[in-house]
Amino acid sequence: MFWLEKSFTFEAMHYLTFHDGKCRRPHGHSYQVTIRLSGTKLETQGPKKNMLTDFSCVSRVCQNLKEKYLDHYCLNETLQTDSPTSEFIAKWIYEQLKPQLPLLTAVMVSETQSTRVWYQPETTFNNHNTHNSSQE
Ligand SMILES: Nc1nc2c(c(=O)[nH]1)N=C([C@H](O)[C@H](O)COP(=O)(O)OP(=O)(O)OP(=O)(O)O)CN2
Ligand SMILES: [Zn+2]
Repeated sequence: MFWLEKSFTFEAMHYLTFHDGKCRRPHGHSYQVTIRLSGTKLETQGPKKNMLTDFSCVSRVCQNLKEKYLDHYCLNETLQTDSPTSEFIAKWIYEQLKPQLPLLTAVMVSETQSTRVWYQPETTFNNHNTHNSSQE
């Protein structure tokens, strides 16, 4: 099994409307995101030979999402929720990226140096890519 991970960062503001502490006030984070693709089969020929997926393709897809909804936005507005927690953001990113990255299995979101949330849907627990040709 191969796990391919790609990370990116973005700056954004948010507020947790119903939080019982300071997080209900508008504030910002330098978010760190890591996405994970999983599979057993590598490409056997062409420009992606011996790759699960080209990092450049993953990067392009993440960059589009970042520019359109995440970087320097108010996440309550762009993600259309009153509580954009790390959990919510991780699941949202997963659902946005999955159609373009079929091997995507998990997304991690970190708001601060000491906090991280991973989202992985149960449906991917036994995910094995079968579309690439041979080589495990
Ligand atoms: N399960 C979650 N809990 C909290 C989330 C979240 O997304 N998921 N988010 C927040 C706030 O957004 C807050 O900005 C981050 O909280 P916290 O770690 O408490 O921030 P601090 O850097 O101030 O950490 P301290 O350890 O208190 O210094 C809250 N909870
Ligand atoms: Zn916060």
